[in-house]
Amino acid sequence: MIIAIDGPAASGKGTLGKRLAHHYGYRHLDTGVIYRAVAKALLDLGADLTDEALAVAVASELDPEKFGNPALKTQEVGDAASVVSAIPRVREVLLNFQRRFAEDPPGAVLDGRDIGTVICPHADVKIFVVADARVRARRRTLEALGRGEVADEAAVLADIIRRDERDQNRPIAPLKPATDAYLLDNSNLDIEGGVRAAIDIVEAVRAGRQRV
Ligand SMILES: Nc1ncnc2c1ncn2[C@@H]1O[C@H](COP(=O)(O)OP(=O)(O)O)[C@@H](O)[C@H]1O
Ligand SMILES: Nc1ccn([C@@H]2O[C@H](COP(=O)(O)OP(=O)(O)O)[C@@H](O)[C@H]2O)c(=O)n1
Repeated sequence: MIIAIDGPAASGKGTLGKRLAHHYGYRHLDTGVIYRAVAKALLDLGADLTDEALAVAVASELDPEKFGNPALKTQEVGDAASVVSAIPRVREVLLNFQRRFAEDPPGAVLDGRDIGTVICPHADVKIFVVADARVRARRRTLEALGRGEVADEAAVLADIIRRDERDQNRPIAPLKPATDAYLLDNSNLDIEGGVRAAIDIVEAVRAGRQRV
C-alpha cells in the first residue's frame, strides 16, 4: 500500500507520515528533505539558487544517507528549497528516486507537496493535511526554540505564507490537493488526534475496497 500525504508548510505532514509508517510497518520518506538537501548544497557553495545546471548536477548526486542532517531543518534552507524546487529539471531528476521508494515492498508513506498529484497519482490513500497558518507558525516556532534556535513567530508566519504562495503558484507540480485526496485539518487536534484521524481515513478506504 502507498499512502501519499501532502500539504502546506509545517502542517504536520512529516510527523503524521512517520507515525503512519510506524503504525503500518511501512517505510517513510519526507520528500521535503530532498529539496532541502539540494538547496543546502547550493547555499554552501554560495551559488545562485536559480542556477539550473548546478542545481541539476547537485540533485543528481544526492546522498540519501545525509537526509537526516539537522542543518536541513532551518527556515533559510526551507525558503531556498522552495526556490530550487520550482526548477522543472530538478524535479525531473528527483522523480525516479521517489517513485522507486514508493514502490518497494511492503508499503510506503511519502509526504510532500506533489505526492498525490505527480509522484504517486495511483497511491492507495491520499491525505491533504492543513492547519491554520498561525497555528502552524506557532508549532514551527516552538520546534525551533526546542532545538535551541532563535525564532520569531511573526517572521516564521511570514516565511510560511510566502513559501506556500510560491509553492501553490509555480507552474510545475504546484501544491494542491489531488482530486481524490481526503482533507485533514489538524488545527484543533493534537498529534495523537491527527494520527487517529488519519488512521480512520486509511481504514475507511481499506474497508470500502474490501466491500467492492
Ligand atoms: N496535530 C499537531 N498538534 C500539535 N503539533 C503538531 C501537530 N502536528 C505536528 N505538530 C508539530 O508541528 C511542527 C511541524 O510538524 P511537521 O511534521 O514537521 O510538519 P511538516 O512536515 O508539514 O513540515 C512539529 O514541531 C510537530 O511536532
Ligand atoms: N514533494 C515536495 C516536497 C517539498 N517541496 C519543496 O521543498 C520545500 C521544503 O519542503 P518541506 O516539506 O521540508 O517544508 P516544511 O513543510 O517541512 O516546512 C517546500 O516549500 C517546497 O517548495 C516540493 O516542492 N515538493
